[in-house]
Amino acid sequence: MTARTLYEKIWDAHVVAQREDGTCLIFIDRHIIHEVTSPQAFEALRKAGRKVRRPELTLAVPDHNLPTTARVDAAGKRIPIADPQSAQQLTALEENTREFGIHYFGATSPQQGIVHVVGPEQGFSLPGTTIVCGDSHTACHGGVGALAFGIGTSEVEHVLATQTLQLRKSKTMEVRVEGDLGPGVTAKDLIMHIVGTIGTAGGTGHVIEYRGKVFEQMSIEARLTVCNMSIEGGARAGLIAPDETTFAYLKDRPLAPKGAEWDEAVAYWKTLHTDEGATFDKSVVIDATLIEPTVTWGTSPEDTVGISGEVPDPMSFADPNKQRAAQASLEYMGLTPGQKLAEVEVQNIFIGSCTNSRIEDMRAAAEVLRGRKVHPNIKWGIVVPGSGLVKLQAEAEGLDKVFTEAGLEWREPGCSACLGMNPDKVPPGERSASTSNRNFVGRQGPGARTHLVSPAMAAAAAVTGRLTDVRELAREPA
Ligand SMILES: CC(C)[C@H](C(=O)O)[C@@H](O)C(=O)O
Ligand code: SF4
Repeated sequence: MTARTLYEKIWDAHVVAQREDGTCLIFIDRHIIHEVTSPQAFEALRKAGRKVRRPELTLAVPDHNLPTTARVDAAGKRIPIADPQSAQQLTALEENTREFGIHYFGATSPQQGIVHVVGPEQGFSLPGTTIVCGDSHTACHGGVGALAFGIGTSEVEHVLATQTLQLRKSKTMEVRVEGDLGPGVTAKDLIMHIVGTIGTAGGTGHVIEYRGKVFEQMSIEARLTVCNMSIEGGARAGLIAPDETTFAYLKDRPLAPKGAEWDEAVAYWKTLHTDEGATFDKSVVIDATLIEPTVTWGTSPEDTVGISGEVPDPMSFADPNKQRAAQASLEYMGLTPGQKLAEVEVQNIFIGSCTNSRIEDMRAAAEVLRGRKVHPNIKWGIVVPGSGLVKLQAEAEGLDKVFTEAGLEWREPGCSACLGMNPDKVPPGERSASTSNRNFVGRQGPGARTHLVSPAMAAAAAVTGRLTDVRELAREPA
């Protein structure tokens, strides 16, 4: 049998039908929905008098529009959502899931959280499955070895109605990382560096498989962070082969298989790796030892630089389009070429988003903040756990106290300041150190200036009031 890549194995296992032009019908194992991209899909089903084909394969959870302030009052009553459009979308999700019989974690459920945090956490996202969601960061679930990608609202409707999707096979791309990451350099720094290296179009038309010892040694949460930003590198999806770490992470999760089914699943999952001799359409090699804690300077996730670096001169780029884009970025960001990144002051801190809001992220930020205070430069800083369960775990470890004693706010789970769709916004002209994944113009609010960083780097910026190399704040071992 010919040697196949991990992507090809998962793809082949899901093809229901193939047309002569190469278009395929793919079976979808798991569908996750949130309030923003599902209402029209349900409306269309209702109009056509159709049902959801396999309701048990869809999981619904609100995250984008939900405010992250208290959701119930002292008497335990639900606090209404002020923004009428958000309130309407949230009610629609609640009603649609009830009407169509879909499992729903509501706003006050401890299982509520960001779709991409909830899926793996519940064991809904499994190795070798196809997972879709009307959301571009669905690639995140590739961290457990799932083929996961974002789809549009009309495709959400198609999946609800048929549990299949019409697709063309992607090309394969390998991002091979060699060597080890240095101290203070995290999965977030690595993926930002990768996106900076390949560019936002580097993965276009491809599914990336991340390969190398670095990934084998990574926790699942770190792998989720890496795969999450595959879309910022233009890829359709990102994958890391499942291994013993994956199985240990998933075992006994509420929606993971149990008993004999578990054993059978693991036996299958063990076959899910790229075969010796399989070839990729594209291959990129990254030297991990060269990566510093990384920050962005511009308005594209590819605008990355090590923290010891400087804001680049737009003219230093060979491509005239990139020169113009960099020029516009620097104007928007209020930065000048040659400026040291470590001298850039920030006023806002956001620790959260589907990239960095799991318990290990909370711990990494708390580690830096423990016993320290937020700098007077910081006007607003929030820590937003990715799910109610992350929140409970963090509180059990006393991390919430570390954050609040330092001077940051501790919030309810949701997308929050990752994008300006809810009340959490960075004010115009102000700068944030943010653990999210996009630094687009206006992403965190109109006129907001975003610098993407890791949780430890966001915590370091909170302490010093400027972008800071977290390694300078490293403590002596106790
Ligand atoms: C609102 C939603 C459709 C959007 C996405 O697709 O990614 C959001 O999650 C984002 O991160 O920009
Ligand atoms: S946290 Fe941000 S990136 Fe992730 S799904 Fe929500 S809005 Fe999109």
